[in-house]
Formats: sequence, structure tokens, C-alpha cells
Amino acid sequence: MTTAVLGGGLSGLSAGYYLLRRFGKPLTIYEASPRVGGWVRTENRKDRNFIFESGPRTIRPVGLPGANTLELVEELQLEVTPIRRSHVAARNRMLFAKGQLCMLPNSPKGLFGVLPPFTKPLYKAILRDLVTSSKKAKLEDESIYSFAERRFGKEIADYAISPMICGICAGDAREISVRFLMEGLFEKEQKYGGVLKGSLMARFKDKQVDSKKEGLFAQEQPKLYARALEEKWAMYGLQGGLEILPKAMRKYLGERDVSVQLSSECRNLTFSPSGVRMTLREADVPVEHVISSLPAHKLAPLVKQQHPSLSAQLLDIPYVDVLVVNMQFPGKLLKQQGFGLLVPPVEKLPILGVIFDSCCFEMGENTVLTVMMGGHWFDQWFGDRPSPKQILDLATSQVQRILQIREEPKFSRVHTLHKCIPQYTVGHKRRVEGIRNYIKTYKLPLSLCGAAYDGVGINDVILSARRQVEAMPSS
Ligand SMILES: Cc1cc2nc3c(=O)[nH]c(=O)nc-3n(C[C@H](O)[C@H](O)[C@H](O)COP(=O)(O)OP(=O)(O)OC[C@H]3O[C@@H](n4cnc5c(N)ncnc54)[C@H](O)[C@@H]3O)c2cc1C
Ligand SMILES: C=Cc1c2[nH]c(c1C)Cc1[nH]c(c(CCC(=O)O)c1C)Cc1[nH]c(c(C)c1CCC(=O)O)Cc1[nH]c(c(C)c1C=C)C2
Repeated sequence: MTTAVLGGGLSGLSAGYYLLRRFGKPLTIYEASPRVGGWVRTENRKDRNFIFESGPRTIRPVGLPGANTLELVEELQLEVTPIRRSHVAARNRMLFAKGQLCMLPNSPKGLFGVLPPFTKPLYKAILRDLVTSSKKAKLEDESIYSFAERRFGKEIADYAISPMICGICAGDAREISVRFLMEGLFEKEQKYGGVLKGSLMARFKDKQVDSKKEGLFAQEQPKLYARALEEKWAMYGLQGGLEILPKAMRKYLGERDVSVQLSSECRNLTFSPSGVRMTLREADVPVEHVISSLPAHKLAPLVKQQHPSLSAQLLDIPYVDVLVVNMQFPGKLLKQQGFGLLVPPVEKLPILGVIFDSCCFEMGENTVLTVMMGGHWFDQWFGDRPSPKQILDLATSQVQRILQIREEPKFSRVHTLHKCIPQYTVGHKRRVEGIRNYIKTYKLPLSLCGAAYDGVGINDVILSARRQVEAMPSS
């Protein structure tokens, strides 16, 4: 079968990897830009011993999706930089709220004291879940904010859940589906009438799903995953930065005669009983099957001519813009060590959070920080399109205020990431089912993977590619 993959981000490259493994060639990946990696982009300043990441920097080695990524990392023989659970970057996460930097609890003991910005011990929120019955009619979906407020109270919704949502999808918890982050908890509540009750009952009643049962790994779990469990990794990066991963995937595929065509934007897809005609800038290419890893809003115009309703459904998945400002300061300037800080949206500040890169990874005598801004609130703060200098000045002044750093950054970068993170708003699961049902009903030789559908993290987009390849007919 001749197959084409659209997009050379992590999901498209993964689709190429799994297609090669399952079907062999011929196989081509078409990428619109002149590089692979999509949102994964590293600037490695070897000369000064620091790294700027404008996209992701860490991966979680958790569960089946985490094990799957580690299998790939192992196959590509990449050098990992583990961050163990005992590491300061794994233990310390902060909030900037009510005018102060607040450490989030990192052990069960922390649930019993009153830790700012919270005004009550956190165990009370858990008790509230135990005594609150699920009297409401059974819900198909709701916002993660309303779920958290219902079960744990407004304070938890504002100061724990809302910033966490910012730190994953730069979104507003009042709009994001509870299924995005808490599918398991939501289902337990709906089934057993409470999150805690549900978790306990499920231990006895529900079957455990493990990677072997799902048949993902032929023999046993990947060695690197076993190492991550044994060494208690909380997360990991890659030596040289995360862009090493897409670069290594491209090399791996190239060495096996898979063509990765850069600067090759697909402009239209025409479906017929014999397959798909892909319109590129200079040629039309017929193939039997297409796997699209494109953001939903980029795939929509390609199918609009023949399938306007599919196109409209794809456009119903919203995206947000994020501003990323990387900064380097000579010397060790941070008074508090940790992964970073998040700013709860109720604080109404112009930043979403700051990552302490030089705490996560060894960067010599440098302080490296990444400030993230915009997201759901992009237009509110940046609607009048400030210049890169104005954005840098704003980020610097926030960092100086919050972290009491007096210096100006020596090196910096400002990136505007347009429509970089999809928002799994209430009803997302239904929308994705609708899109996939349409494709099935019209028997389109099209599979969809990537961040738009089945999870926004690196593990999710790699696994989504694998699942789509496995679901393809064998001839
Ligand atoms: C700021 C930020 C921080 C993040 N941090 C983390 C993190 O810490 N941990 C984590 O796990 N995840 C993180 N993520 C998420 C992670 O980066 C994404 O899940 C992942 O990169 C998405 O990969 P993808 O292949 O699905 O999509 P993309 O990276 O969007 O790739 C799609 C590709 O398709 C190409 N394309 C578009 N249109 C066309 C066309 N018409 N024809 C051909 N090609 C086309 C694009 O150029 C692009 O290369 C972060 C994301 C962002 C934005
Ligand atoms: C402030 C903006 C953002 C920060 N990171 C991201 C945004 C939009 C993007 C992002 N971060 C994570 C993921 C992957 C989720 C997954 O499925 O693995 C994505 C897409 C990881 C992550 N980072 C934080 C949390 C709570 C998570 C979820 C998983 C985990 O618990 O490790 C915290 C966090 N993110 C940012 C900051 C400043 C921060 C906290 C201190 C930036």
C-alpha cells in the first residue's frame, strides 16, 4: 500500500516510524516547513553551556503512553537526562498568588497544614468529596473547573486546578473538558458517587489495564521504561535538548529509505474510490492512504472542497496562541529551586508561568528561565500585537518582581507560537468521535493522529500515531 504522512512534527514522524515497522515502504512524509519537529525546537548554546527550548523540554515516563515513548527513545539510542522523583525540580512546584511565591505541597504531610494561597488545610477538600453525594443527573461531560468546584470547592478550582490547566494547555479550566485531565476521576465519580469513594471501590472492582494486556509490547516492557520505574524518574529530557528526538527520527527513517520531504506543503486532498490525490505546490501525488498529523485547523482547508462538513467539524477544535520568552542570566540567581511557577488566572497577571530550566537540567553557572504568556487570554493582553522588545520587557519585569532578580537577561529569545495548543473544550470527545465517524461513513482512506485528538502531550501524540497505524487495514 502506498501511504503518505502529512506533517513532520513528532506525531507525523512517529506515524512514519510505525508504518515502516508494520508495512515497510513505499512511504513519504510531507512537511510544510524547512525543518522537522513542529513545536519541538531547541537552541543549543554549547558555547555558553545552556539550552533554550521554545516548546516542550520534559517527557513523563508514566503509564502505557510513557512506556511507548521510552521504547522509541531506546530504539533510537538517545541519551536521556532523567529527573528523579527526589530531585528538586520534581518536588518543588510553585504558585505566584496573593502577592507571594507559594510552594505547592509535595507530600501527604502537606495536606494537613494551612499552606498559602489556600486558607484551609487541603485534607478538608478531600473530606468534602467524601461527603458530597453526586446528586446531579449523570453528566456526559462538564468543565474541569465546575467538576473541581463541585467536588473540592472553589479554592481548589481556582488555585490548584486552574493553574494546572494553564501549565498543560494554556487554557481556561472553565472551558476545558473534565475528561481532558481527569477522565478516570470523572468516571469514578459518575459511577460510584465520589472521587475518593470511586478510587477505593475501583481498586476492588475494576480490572487493571497493563501494557502487556493491551498487546503493545511484543515481549516485555521496554528496558528503558523498566529503568525509569526502578530509578523512580518523575520526568526526563534528552541530552542536547528535545529537538534531538525528531532529528534522530528523521535520520532513522532516511537511513531506511523513507523520504521526508521538507518545504512540501499539502494544499488539497481529493478522495476517489482508488485512493487520495494530494496536491502539493509543484505536483499532484496519488496515494492509497493518508495519515494526517496536522493540527485540525490546518487539515480543515485541505478537505473543505469535497467534504465541507468534515472541514467544519475540524474547525470546531479551538487553538490558542502562546508567547514564549527564553532568558539567560550569568550566575546562579534563583533563591527558590524547583520546576517552576504557575500564576492562577484569578490573579489576572499577564504571564501564565515560568519554567526554571537551569534547575531541571545542568546548565553550569547560568540561570535559564522560560516565561510563558497568552494562551486563552492572549487577545486580552496582547491583542494589539506588541513588538518582541515590548514582550521581552514585560516578561523581564514580571520575572524581576516575582523572583526578585535585579539583572537584565544577557541572552533572550521571544517566540510567538500561533495556534500551538488545541483546547479540549467540553464535548471534545464527542467532536472527535463525530470526525472519525464521518471518515468511516464515507470510507475515506484517511487516518488522524497528532495533538488535536487524543491528548496534547508528547507521549499522547506518539501513541496516537501508533494506534492509527495499527488500526489500518492490512492490505
Ligand atoms: C509551548 C509548548 C510547551 C510544551 N511542553 C510540553 C511538555 O513539556 N511536555 C510534553 O509532553 N508536551 C509538551 N508540549 C506539547 C508537544 O509539544 C506537542 O504535543 C507535540 O509537539 C505535537 O506534535 P504534533 O506532531 O502532533 O504536531 P505539530 O508539532 O504541530 O506538527 C505538525 C506539523 O505539520 C506541519 N504542517 C502543517 N500544515 C501542513 C501541511 N499543509 N502540509 C504539510 N505539513 C504541514 C507543521 O509544519 C508541523 O511541523 C508543549 C507544546 C507547546 C506549544
Ligand atoms: C504555562 C504554560 C505551559 C507550560 N507547559 C505547557 C504550557 C502550555 C505545556 C505542557 N506542559 C506539560 C505538558 C504535557 C502533559 C502530558 O500529557 O504529559 C504540556 C503539553 C507538562 C506539565 N507541566 C506542568 C504540569 C502540571 C504538567 C502536567 C504533567 C505533570 O504533572 O508533570 C507544570 C508547568 N507547566 C509550565 C509551568 C511553568 C509549570 C509549573 C510549574 C509551563
